[in-house]
Amino acid sequence: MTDRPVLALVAHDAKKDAMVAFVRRNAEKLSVFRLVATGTTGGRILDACPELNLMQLKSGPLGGDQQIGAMIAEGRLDGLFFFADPLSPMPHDVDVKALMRLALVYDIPMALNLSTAEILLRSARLTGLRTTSATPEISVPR
Ligand SMILES: O=C(CO)COP(=O)(O)O
Repeated sequence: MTDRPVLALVAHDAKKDAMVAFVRRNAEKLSVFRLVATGTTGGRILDACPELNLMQLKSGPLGGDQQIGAMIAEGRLDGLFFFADPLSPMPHDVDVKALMRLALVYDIPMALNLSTAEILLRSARLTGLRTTSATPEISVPR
């Protein structure tokens, strides 16, 4: 086990080249994280930067987004960089929304595009992206 912060990297197909270029440019900064990625995104990243500590999950449409969502719910994720494609219909759109929703519920730092990811990565909180506790306060209606 390692206590490095855990960062998830996800990119839809139209954004994968941008994700790979981002990771190449920032490989040194990203090396402080334990990285997880959805299947195809992770494969592309590892082809470009095999030295990175990256665990490949399932492909997004086959449950990868939900795996990352589960990590958030269990307090095992510190940040999410998700280069989302707003112009293409996705068969697993509900999974994408569910992942983004959990990141909001648990206040996980989440970059949905390249510009925000660049800013987050340069922020002072490189080694502890999450600022709030993993368990949100939820009021359950009675
Ligand atoms: O579809 C995705 C996220 O919703 C990404 O999955 P892949 O990285 O397997 O293409």
